[in-house]
Order: sequence, then C-alpha cells, then structure tokens
Amino acid sequence: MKSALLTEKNPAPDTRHGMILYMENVSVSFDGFKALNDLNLYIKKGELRCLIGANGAGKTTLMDVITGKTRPDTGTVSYGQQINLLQHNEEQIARLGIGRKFQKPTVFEALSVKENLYLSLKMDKGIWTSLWHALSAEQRDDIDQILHTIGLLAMQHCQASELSHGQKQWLEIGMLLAAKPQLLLVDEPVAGMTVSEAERTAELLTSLAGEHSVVVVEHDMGFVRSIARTVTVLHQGSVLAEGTMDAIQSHPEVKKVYLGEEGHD
Ligand SMILES: Nc1ncnc2c1ncn2[C@@H]1O[C@H](COP(=O)(O)OP(=O)(O)OP(=O)(O)O)[C@@H](O)[C@H]1O
Repeated sequence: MKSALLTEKNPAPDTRHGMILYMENVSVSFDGFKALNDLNLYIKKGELRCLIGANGAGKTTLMDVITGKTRPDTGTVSYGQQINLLQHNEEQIARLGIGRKFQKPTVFEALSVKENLYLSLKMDKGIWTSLWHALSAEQRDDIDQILHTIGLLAMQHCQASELSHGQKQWLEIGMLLAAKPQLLLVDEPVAGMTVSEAERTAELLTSLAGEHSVVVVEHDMGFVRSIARTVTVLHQGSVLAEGTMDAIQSHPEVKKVYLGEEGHD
C-alpha cells in the first residue's frame, strides 16, 4: 500500500540495489573528541540489524546523524541511492520515512490507545481531528492493522496511562508505524521490561522486518541474540565487527573491548 506521505515532496528511497541506508566515512567531533570516526555502515532493505557497543561507543550519535539531529563533519549519508539525508532537517527526514523511537516512551497518557494512533496518522496535516469518522476507510484499516500488530487490539479504548511499561513501548512503536516509515530506529526497546514483555517485543520487531528495515540499539545481549541476524559492533566511533551473533561473540577484539565489559554497563 502506497503511503500518503510519499508524495513528490517526499519521494520513496531508491532501494533497487537492496540497500536502504548508506553511511560512508562519517565523522562527528565534539570539542575535538571523535564520537564517530570514519564510520561506514550499510543497512539492507527489510533487514533487522542490531547495533551494540559499550557506553560512549557512538550509537546515539549515529542515530542522531541518520535523523538529522547532528550534522557530521565529514562523510555521506544516503537514504536509498538517491536521497542525501545531509540536505534535510529532522522533520523532513521523518517525513521521508525514517522513524525513531527513543528509549523512554512518550505516549499521550490522557488519550486512549486508539487516539494516540490517530494523532500519529494526522501529524502530517498539522491539526489533529480525533474524530474516527473523519478518517478514510484506508486510515481506519491501517489503525486496526497496527493495533493487531502491536497486540493492543483488545485495549484500544483504554487510556494510555493504564498501560504497562511494555505496552506503552508497543503503542509508541505503533505510533511510528502509523506514519508508515521505511526505516525504523529503535533505542533500547526492552530496557525496564519484564521477561514476557521482552519476548513479545522480540516477536514484534521480528515481524516488522521485511516490510520495514529496523535498526535496534540494545545492551541486553540475550535480547540481541533472540532477534538479530546481523549484529554491528561499534567501538570508539567506528565499526569494529559485523556478523552473526556467534561470529561476534567469538571475535577476539570484540571480546576484549566490549563483551568483557558488559557487566560494567
Ligand atoms: N553533544 C555532545 N557534546 C559533547 N560530547 C558528546 C556529545 N554527544 C556525545 N558526546 C560524546 O560522544 C561519545 C559518544 O556518545 P554516544 O552517546 O553516541 O555513545 P553511545 O554509544 O550512545 O553511549 P551510551 O550507550 O552510553 O548511550 C561519548 O564520549 C559522549 O560523551
């Protein structure tokens, strides 16, 4: 289904070569300190990628560069083959189909689950009309589908404040989905979740891959193992290693600089 947001002003990324994101030779300095150091990262269309790295490795800065919050000093960042993200601001990048979920859920507590989703649908129009009948049949179907995907169909009329921490995280993922992103950036999705919520989140993120490309930053190695096909390890602002979880866990440099330090996180 074609997104209403993908207009001439918001073109779809050209992913004919199978890649949704290209970051090449990207460096970011803060007062002379290189938070990203000649970083190269490629994300395939439809993949679920996990990004790990010790505190200060550059994970947040990397997400900030993709979403336009931080401008790199050098390098290129391309969404599909043709969209130069460095020429767009944060709002434009969101409209181009890159959604970001921060660690802390920011749902509207006083609104119902479903109303939170309407709000996300309507964001591109500037003014929020919460009336269900004002939505097109396609938009209503989209919301029902999202409620199903995030497992909150039965709770659609509950006030968001009544949701558990995990349910709020799923609602916020649903709010991102309402804007029909192609690339989803998800920061520490299972922090603070119960074991069963984390399992459900693993299923949810896995189910989103394919139709969406998903990049997950996560410290919980058990969770990473449960979802990741490819893991990228950042260290001192560069990619130290990339591969399957097994390959990463037996990589001597990774063991030395990251996995050995995990308990100190
Ligand atoms: N705005 C800033 N000003 C100065 N230094 C910064 C700024 N943002 C990040 N840094 C520094 O850049 C480095 C990389 O930070 P970043 O937040 O990207 O790491 P991270 O991998 O996300 O770490 P964490 O897991 O702790 O969130 C850190 O040393 C941090 O102190």
